[in-house]
Amino acid sequence: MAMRTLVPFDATDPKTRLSPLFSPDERRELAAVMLGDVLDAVRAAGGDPLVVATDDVACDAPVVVDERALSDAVNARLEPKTAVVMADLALSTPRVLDAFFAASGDVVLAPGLGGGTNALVVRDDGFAVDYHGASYRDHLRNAAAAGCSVREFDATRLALDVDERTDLADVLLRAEGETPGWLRDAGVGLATDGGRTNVARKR
Ligand SMILES: Nc1nc2c(ncn2[C@@H]2O[C@H](COP(=O)(O)OP(=O)(O)OP(=O)(O)O)[C@@H](O)[C@H]2O)c(=O)[nH]1
Ligand SMILES: C[C@H](OP(=O)(O)O)C(=O)O
Repeated sequence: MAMRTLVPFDATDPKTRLSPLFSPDERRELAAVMLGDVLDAVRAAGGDPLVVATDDVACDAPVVVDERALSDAVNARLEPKTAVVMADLALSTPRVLDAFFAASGDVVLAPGLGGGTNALVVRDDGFAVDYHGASYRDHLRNAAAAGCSVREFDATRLALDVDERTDLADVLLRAEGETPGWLRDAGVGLATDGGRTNVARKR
């Protein structure tokens, strides 16, 4: 049985935290390339993706445009059993998503490194999402309040979402030596600034 999977996508002005590195058009292109990779991984893991986007986007999956805020757009479609996988999980693989979809629990939560909720599975109609801020903590609270059993699914390959410049360094460091094409083409490479591994862009 395929796992119905919502993939929220900001097609309008995505990845604003990467503005120091990329122009608005480049951020849209970067977001779209990562979306494509996530959709491939979701399908290979047995997911049936539906992109829930702020505006039309060309991608290899059905798209529904919903201009509401993220949480409202997701809650409007969260009937059990449904997964939600964010479009910027650049390290996600079919293997980790297969294990994630198979994890049991009324609510399965994959934490993001910065306190967000990078992916979830809902099997109980009493649960609602509440994204942004420290949403992972909010989702644990929402699940408890709804009397849902919770499985915390902590996996590096789901915990990294590309928000900040340093997240790109983590992608490069874990890309098994092969720089992802979208980063190579943009001239982005590893750099060290004061001991913290970061990225720089060869203009
Ligand atoms: N449908 C929809 N998706 C959204 C919205 N805001 C963010 N997303 C998506 O939800 C996921 C996580 O959001 P963020 O990490 O905040 O992504 P972002 O908005 O592109 O990044 P920033 O502009 O840096 O906050 C990403 O895949 C976004 O594309 C929204 O308002 N509506
Ligand atoms: C959508 C949001 O993503 P973040 O802004 O934390 O990357 C969240 O996970 O609650």
